[in-house]
Amino acid sequence: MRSTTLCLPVEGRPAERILLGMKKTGFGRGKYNGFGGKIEDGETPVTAAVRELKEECGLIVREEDLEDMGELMFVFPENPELDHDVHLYIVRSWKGQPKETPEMKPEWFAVTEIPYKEMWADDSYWLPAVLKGKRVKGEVVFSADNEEVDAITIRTE
Ligand SMILES: Nc1nc2c([nH]c(=O)n2[C@H]2C[C@H](O)[C@@H](COP(=O)(O)OP(=O)(O)OP(=O)(O)O)O2)c(=O)[nH]1
Repeated sequence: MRSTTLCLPVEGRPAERILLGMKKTGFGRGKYNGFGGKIEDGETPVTAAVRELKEECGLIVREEDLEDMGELMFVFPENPELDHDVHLYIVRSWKGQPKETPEMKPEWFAVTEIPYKEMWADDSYWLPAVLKGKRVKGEVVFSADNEEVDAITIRTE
């Protein structure tokens, strides 16, 4: 099973604005999301998160600036080869300006105006808690279309 990262740049504590990217290619194309991807051989979740954030939107962060917000497991019963987990991070400090890359077009949103309808269906269950500073652990089971959520269990810490 593969492991991935997802990094959410935010401004403010509590969070006031979040940087999301419109994914232009690959898994999740056409959805707004945070920035991340597969953890490569030899990487830790943190080193992968730093690399993916830079690759996908140009922001440069130090490992110590990543706030560990927990872990989610995504299960696709109809396509088990898609099963994966994601390590979630918030980052509030970085160098550089967000820029469009071949993978993502970044855009700032007020936390009151997050475009959940254009995001993965599970995000509205856990992202509000993460933005309030809670760590989450859980599992999301997708239905046969690999889009809708069939079952979801989220624990907050
Ligand atoms: N917000 C949110 N993000 C998700 C969900 N499912 C899911 O894979 N992601 C994130 C985790 C990863 O950051 C990304 C998928 O990673 P990936 O490695 O398959 O994507 P990729 O095509 O960009 O591949 P890569 O070359 O960058 O590694 O999408 C979800 O349900 N909600």
